[in-house]
Amino acid sequence: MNALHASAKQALSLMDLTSLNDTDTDDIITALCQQANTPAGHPAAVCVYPAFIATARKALAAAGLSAVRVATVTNFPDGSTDIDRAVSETRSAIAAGAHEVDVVFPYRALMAGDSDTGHRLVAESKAACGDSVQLKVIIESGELGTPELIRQASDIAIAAGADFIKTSTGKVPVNATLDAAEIMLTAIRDSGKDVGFKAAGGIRTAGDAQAYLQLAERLMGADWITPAHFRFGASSLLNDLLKTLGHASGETGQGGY
Ligand SMILES: O=C[C@H](O)COP(=O)(O)O
Repeated sequence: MNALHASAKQALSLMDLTSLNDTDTDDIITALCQQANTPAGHPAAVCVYPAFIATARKALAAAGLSAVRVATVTNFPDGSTDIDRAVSETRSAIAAGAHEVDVVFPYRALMAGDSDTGHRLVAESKAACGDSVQLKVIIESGELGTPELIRQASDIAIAAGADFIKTSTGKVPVNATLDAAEIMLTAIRDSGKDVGFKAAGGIRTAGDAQAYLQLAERLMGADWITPAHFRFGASSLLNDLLKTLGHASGETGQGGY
């Protein structure tokens, strides 16, 4: 197995197979869940809008993929400062059956000098999740822009109880970058806490994924890189991974969303 092949296989197992489009329908999400059943194994999770949590749970069960977790998004994609909204969306998502909640950090407030709202929003969202639901905090690194703000948002999210910190919504001009990933992974390492990292937005090829895996291995060690600690959020990575692994491109029918 060459190195790219090994990375592709690993990346598939670490992927949150994502569809977060305004045009999503039950049929589209059912098809997404069917695509999770690949000849090279299955992703860690699917990530869908709250309206499709029940659809995803049902479609995954029907495909024999109950091990694939269902993630959703809250306070998305704007990262408002409305803590009650973030908490109530999180509670509703859990009631609908989400295993994981990706909440957008109020990054604009942090950029304006308000670090307290972000801390409270994460802490209260995590309290709503309890121990059984994982909270991933999207810091929107491409909008934060500077290394200092990316580090500060990471530190706040970790201190407030995030289970993962995640780069991006995928809805802004700059999404995951290796530079942001390095800052965020370093914040996790420095915290000494059991917190994971999710690179999301714009990751489309096995080569892209490999670069993040190499970075994580250098900073955290190879053993750290499991679905409990590392995810790729991606809507159009699966085909290239399967192609790299020797399965015909388009076999999943994925693409176009
Ligand atoms: O959380 C995942 C992102 O929304 C996916 O972004 P992408 O469509 O660029 O892969």
